[in-house]
Amino acid sequence: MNYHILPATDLIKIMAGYIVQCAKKAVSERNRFLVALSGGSMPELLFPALTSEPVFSEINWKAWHVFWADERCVPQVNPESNYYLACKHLFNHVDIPSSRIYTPNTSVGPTEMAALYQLKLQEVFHIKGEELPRFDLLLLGMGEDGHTASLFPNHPLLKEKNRWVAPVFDAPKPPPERITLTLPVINNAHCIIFLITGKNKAAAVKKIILEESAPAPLPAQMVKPVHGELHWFLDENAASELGR
Ligand SMILES: O=C(O)[C@H](O)[C@@H](O)[C@H](O)[C@H](O)COP(=O)(O)O
Repeated sequence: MNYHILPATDLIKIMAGYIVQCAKKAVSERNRFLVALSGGSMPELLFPALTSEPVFSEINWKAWHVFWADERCVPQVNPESNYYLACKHLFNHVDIPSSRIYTPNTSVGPTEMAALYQLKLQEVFHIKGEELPRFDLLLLGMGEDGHTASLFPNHPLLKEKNRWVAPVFDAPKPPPERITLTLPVINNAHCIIFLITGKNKAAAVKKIILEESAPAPLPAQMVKPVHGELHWFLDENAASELGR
C-alpha cells in the first residue's frame, strides 16, 4: 500500500497526476480506460482538478469508459445520485461519449439494478467464462465507519464470492438502497486510489493503518488488489491520528 499524506490542495493535484498516468498507461496498453467512480465528497473535491488545466488537456477523454463503484437507488436527477454528482462535476465539462458512461438503471429495484449492471460489465469487459472484470482504476472514498463503495462494516456482502455487483437494502448511511461492486471485482483492479479527507475519518484511518491485524477488518481494509496497485491519498486531517 502506498500512502500520500499532504495538505488538501496539494493532495488533489498529486492524485490527479496519478489518474493521468494511470489513464495513459491503460490507453497505451489496451486502447481504452475503464474506470469506476464513487460518490460522497469525491466528485466535488477531485473532478474540478481533472476538468481544468493543466490536467484537462493531458487526458484523452474519448478513451474513458465510466462505471460506478456504487450507486444509490434514487432517480438520476436527485442530488443524492452518484451519477448526478458526476454529471455536475465531470461529464458536463469533458467530452466522454455518452455511450461510454454506464449509468445504473435506477428505475428498477436494487436486485434487478445490480443484475443488469453485472450484465453491462460482462458486455463491456468482453467477459467469457470464469474471469472477473479488471478495472484500470477504481476511485474509492471511505466513510468514518470504514465503509467503502457500499460495503459496510460487518455486512454479509463482505463475504460475497460470486456476484460482481450486489444489491444493498440496509445501508446505514442514507439512502439505504444501493448497488455496489463486490470485493472480488474491486480487488481485481489494476489500480485502486482512495481519497480520504477530513478529521471525521482520522479514527478509522488510524485503526486501519496502525492496527492492521484487528480481528474484524473494516471494509476499506479489505481492499487489497490481488495484482494491482493501491494508493491512499489522505489529507492532514484524515491522517491526524497517525502520530507522525
Ligand atoms: O455513494 C456513496 O456513499 C459512496 O460511494 C461512499 O462509499 C463514499 O465514497 C464514502 O461514504 C465516503 O464519502 P465522503 O467522501 O462523503 O465521506
